[in-house]
Amino acid sequence: MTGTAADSITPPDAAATALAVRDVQFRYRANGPTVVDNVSATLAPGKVTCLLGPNAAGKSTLVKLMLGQLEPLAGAITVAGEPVASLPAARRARWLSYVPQRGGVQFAFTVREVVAMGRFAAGTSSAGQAIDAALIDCDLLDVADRVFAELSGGQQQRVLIARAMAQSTGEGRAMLLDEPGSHLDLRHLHALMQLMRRQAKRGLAVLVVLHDLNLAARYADAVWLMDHGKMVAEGPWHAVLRPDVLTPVYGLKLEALSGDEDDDGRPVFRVTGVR
Ligand SMILES: Nc1ncnc2c1ncn2[C@@H]1O[C@H](COP(=O)(O)OP(=O)(O)OP(=O)(O)O)[C@@H](O)[C@H]1O
Repeated sequence: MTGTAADSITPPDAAATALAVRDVQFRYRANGPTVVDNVSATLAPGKVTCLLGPNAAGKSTLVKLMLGQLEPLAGAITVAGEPVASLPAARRARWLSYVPQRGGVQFAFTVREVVAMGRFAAGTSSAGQAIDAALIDCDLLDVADRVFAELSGGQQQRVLIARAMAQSTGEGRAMLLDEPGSHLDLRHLHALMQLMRRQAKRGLAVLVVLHDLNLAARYADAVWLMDHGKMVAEGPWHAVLRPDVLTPVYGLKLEALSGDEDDDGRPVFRVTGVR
């Protein structure tokens, strides 16, 4: 993730690209627990939104609902005003790109071939450019011809990010990343968040599921906070990333150390106790 690739993304019309979740409910089984409980939230174009919450809060499930991979029991999800469920598959793939929490490629594809899969729905002549740009952005040029399955966990994660980058080139509306940093070293983790900020500047709505409060505090424009299937808080980072909002959700005593003025005064959280 070097940030040197040419900017090949056409900014979509910001006003038309928000992804909206309205009163969504979901259970995996008819008599099972409600995993997403009456959630409403809006994903703004041009912004990096971080989705936070404890384990089993429902974050990955909400992301899969937003992608149309799961069907809500009630409520609606729209992308650019259109219900995600009724989008033709190819358009859905051009509009929404996804980095899964887990999930590799089982076959002996090279890195370049895996990234090229992101262009399948676009099928344009600019495919090569988008693939090269994604490989450069994700610092993968030196392993582009290696077999995906033989890479380290962090390298594989960067390949999946590059595939989503290639996929979002052109008509991309939103990128949804589910814990994309779990295998990344510190430099690549920060490079990824900076890359997502650039994606947002190009007009995409970016949603990143994270566990690291300090990473969210540094890079988020907006934050969604989930707990037990509910959206506990949603808003600009400074309205959500506060000890009084976070402590009841995480059961942690937190102190917000004031950050640098150069960095917008963004806080750094210190854990002072476990409740
Ligand atoms: N395929 C499934 N079938 C049944 N229950 C599931 C399935 N996937 C997730 N769940 C349940 O749904 C709840 C929410 O899971 P989800 O993966 O959405 O949480 P999460 O907030 O992403 O958690 P984590 O931070 O641990 O990744 C959990 O109780 C989980 O056990």
